[in-house]
Amino acid sequence: MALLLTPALVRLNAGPADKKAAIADVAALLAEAGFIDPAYGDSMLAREDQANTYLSHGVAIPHGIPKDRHLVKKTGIAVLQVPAGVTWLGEEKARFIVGIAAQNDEHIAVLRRLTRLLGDEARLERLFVTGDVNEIVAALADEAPAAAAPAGGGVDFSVKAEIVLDYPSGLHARPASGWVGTAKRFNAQLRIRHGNEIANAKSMVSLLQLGAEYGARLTVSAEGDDASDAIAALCATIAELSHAEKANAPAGFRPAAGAPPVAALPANRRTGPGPDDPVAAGRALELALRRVERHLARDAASPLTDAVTREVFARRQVYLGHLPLLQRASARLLSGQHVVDAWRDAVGETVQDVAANARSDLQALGEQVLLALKQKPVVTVTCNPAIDLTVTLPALRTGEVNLAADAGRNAGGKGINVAACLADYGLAVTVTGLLGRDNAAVFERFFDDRGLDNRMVGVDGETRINIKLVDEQRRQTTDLNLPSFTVDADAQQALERELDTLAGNAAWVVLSGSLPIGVPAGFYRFITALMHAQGVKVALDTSGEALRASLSGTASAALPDLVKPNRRELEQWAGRALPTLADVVAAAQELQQRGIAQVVVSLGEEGALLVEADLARLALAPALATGSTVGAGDALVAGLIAAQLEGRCGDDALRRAVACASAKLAVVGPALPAQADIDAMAARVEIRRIDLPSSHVAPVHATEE
Ligand SMILES: Nc1ncnc2c1ncn2[C@@H]1O[C@H](COP(=O)(O)OP(=O)(O)O)[C@@H](O)[C@H]1O
Ligand SMILES: O=P(O)(O)OC[C@H]1O[C@](O)(COP(=O)(O)O)[C@@H](O)[C@@H]1O
Repeated sequence: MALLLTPALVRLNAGPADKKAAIADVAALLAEAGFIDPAYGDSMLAREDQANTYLSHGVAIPHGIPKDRHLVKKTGIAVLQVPAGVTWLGEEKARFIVGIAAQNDEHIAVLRRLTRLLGDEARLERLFVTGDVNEIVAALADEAPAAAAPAGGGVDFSVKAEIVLDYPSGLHARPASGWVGTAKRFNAQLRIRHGNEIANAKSMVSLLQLGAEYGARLTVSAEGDDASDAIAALCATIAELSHAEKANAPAGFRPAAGAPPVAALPANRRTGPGPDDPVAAGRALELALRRVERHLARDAASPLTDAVTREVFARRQVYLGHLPLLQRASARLLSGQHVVDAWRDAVGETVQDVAANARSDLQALGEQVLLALKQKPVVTVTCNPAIDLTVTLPALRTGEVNLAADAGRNAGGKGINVAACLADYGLAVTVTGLLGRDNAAVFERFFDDRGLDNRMVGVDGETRINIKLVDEQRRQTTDLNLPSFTVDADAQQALERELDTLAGNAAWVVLSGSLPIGVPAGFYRFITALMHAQGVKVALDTSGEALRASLSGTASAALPDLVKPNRRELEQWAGRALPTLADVVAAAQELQQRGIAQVVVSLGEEGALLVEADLARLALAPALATGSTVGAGDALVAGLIAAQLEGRCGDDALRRAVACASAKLAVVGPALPAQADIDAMAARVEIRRIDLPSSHVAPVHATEE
């Protein structure tokens, strides 16, 4: 990468009258050097009005709004050194103002450098007053970027077979549904690759997206315990269906002599990223269908859902596999139509074909999928995922042989649990973070099943296994969390780039869990600043050193908007025991006053505390006898984000979040129960208000606002 900062872009000893003048000065430096159109200066001012760009320790990073990136002519930064400081936010003064003009993701390196400098106060202090421009240039000189690591895994799985498609009409809905039927009988993940395009063999939409015509060369590959059987069965189905396809071929069809023709893409088919990239659009549709399918199935299965509603849900579900509908949607995607329009039009056309009394079901389903397609996703970040191995014991006895009553494993890790709960709640979710390549299949299958958009970055080695020992007698869970994989700088930087891209269209970013070996404790702090630079809100749920490093400083763009420690984590942060509720409130208030809008402390069976600027609220959940509470904290975080996105606030938001966490205890693994169960739990959650700073507790009504 070319050096972003040159001596000409540094102005020493500046004394702007106020923050606006400082931003104008730094924008002028960038404009004079030909990095930006002067209009980008207005964008920088507008950005500052939306959210402050003060990082901490006297450093601010004004930059423009992403939609104005076209006003950036080339990437660069400029520095205004203001030894006396200029008031930036409340009492905070900025002494080192770094204006950023970035066309792509080059600003990440600058931000990384800056967040490191923030940990080196002595050096920063020198930069605030130095008379040597080169000292500043050297301090911000960027590191060489790493080559982009591919997200997810490789292209084909290890067990594979090659086929040439000999269906006269290509891979259309009828045979594709046969392929899906066979593929779904196996646990293994099955991929079909056509050139550079990859389809999930268990998904009809995905298969139709391949646009595989007569003569297409396809690679079928599988991964999992039954991979070889799955490949054999799928190839047999493909061959069997060939007879029927040939028998039904249009009159006059004659396969070309010699090599069969290779499938051609429709002329208007584009393959770059963007909403009308048909492959990405097909994937988005498939994920939306998955989430709606699971949502309807869970709601239909809940004993709390009344019989009439259950019947309605069952009728709607039928249309999720309605071939003409899926075929129409796929054809429209292949012709380059935007996914939302393609789905809406496909539903509109299909409605004409179905019986009059079934139309409202199809339309309602169509609307539900449309809503799922239009949502901005919540992005969850799991740097240290885990396969949770839950072992249930009648009573745990250390130093003795214990016979397990039951055992089960599932894809886990804090952010992944949050993602699964959010998807169950009906929200669009993208999962990112780091995943060991050697045992990624269990996670990839899980993401597919739950309709989660998988943008995990692969790292060498295996994702850890965490053992959860559930003692039935004491109703206690003992966690044995194993060491993580080791992360190198390339993987970390690939994740940073992935997040920077995802931030452009994220509803919230949720940073969850511990950090693996190799990732520095300040990583979340850096990512938070990176997300805030794009105006996205950040929730944080971590522990120990990562929590401490994330919460240092005050009124900073590097502080999260919401933080969710449990009592033990809050004690670690505060450096003291917090035995009483008043102690917990005081520590949470300290955090809130640093500039975190919402501090939520989870208190296990005692419920949860929410501290905001003027008020604290305590939610008391009904005490529930439960074996394992693994994932309850993650369900609480999911509930907090879901409540925000539904526009709930105050008592109502906290009640909803705690209802999600408590209702979660009834289901095993990363999942939420049906809406009806969460609603029923919400009605049982009691909220008490606690005036701040004194601790006056006043009960309020227990129904939803
Ligand atoms: N035994 C329980 N009964 C009812 N609700 C519970 C119980 N345990 C946990 N919860 C709910 O789950 C939330 C998170 O649980 P907690 O154990 O505090 O989080 P973490 O898993 O992060 O340690 C609590 O705030 C509470 O709402
Ligand atoms: O990221 P950490 O702190 O190492 O914890 C990982 C563990 O936390 C869990 O996400 C459960 O978290 P909670 O019980 O706090 O909700 C497990 O799935 C996982 O094994």
